[in-house]
Amino acid sequence: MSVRISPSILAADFTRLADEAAAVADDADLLHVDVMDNHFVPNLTVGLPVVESLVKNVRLPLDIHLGVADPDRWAPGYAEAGARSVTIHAEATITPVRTLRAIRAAGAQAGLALNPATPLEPYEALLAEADTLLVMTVEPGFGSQRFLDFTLEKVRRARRTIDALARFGGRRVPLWLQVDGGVNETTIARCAEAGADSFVAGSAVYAAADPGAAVRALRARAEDARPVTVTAETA
Ligand SMILES: O=C(CO)[C@@H](O)[C@H](O)COP(=O)(O)O
Ligand SMILES: [Co+2]
Repeated sequence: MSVRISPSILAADFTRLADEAAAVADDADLLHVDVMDNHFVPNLTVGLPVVESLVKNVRLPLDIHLGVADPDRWAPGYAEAGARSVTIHAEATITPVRTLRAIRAAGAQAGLALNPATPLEPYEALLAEADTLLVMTVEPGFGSQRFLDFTLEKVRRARRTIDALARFGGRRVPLWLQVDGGVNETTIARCAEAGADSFVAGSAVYAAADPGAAVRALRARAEDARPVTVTAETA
């Protein structure tokens, strides 16, 4: 799989979550769930009980984005509930290594998220503990915000760092480079060109008349825009 598309249910109808998930189940790779606690971000969404129900009733693996003030307390529980991936924010965690390891130990992929103004460099050493690096392309908290262009430079740097880890660091498992916020048919191509391979899209999917078709269109745009990787075979 060269790219992953993860529709965000923040833009879905919360009274019909199972149906909204089913609408993208044939086309998406993951279902993105923004857990927000009104402390780390000024918004309040869903918590563990809703995620436990989604795990039981939704075909897609869940991609949990913890926009909470105390991810060290909460993250392992989401992994134990059966989420495929649990992402914590660098700005909120006090014990990132312990929490990323706890997520993995519970059988989920571990993600580390950086807000738009948070630099990558202080967190590079942590990438060995992570399966996903999430570069936020808006300030977290709300859907339908405008994509922040300046975040693309961090995506480019992150791509160089991740490729170097794969080439010289002996890393074997993939490290996804995810973007989240303002991702639509135009901005997804710019993110893919910059090196992202995992894309969260809320309003671009759920405001569309046909959410499944919107996912297919986003995937096609991302795949077309991905840089060609030069391997030993193609060089
Ligand atoms: O984490 C967040 C917002 O904090 C996102 O996952 C949003 O849900 C993305 O929504 P769009 O910008 O794609 O509408
Ligand atoms: Co999110």
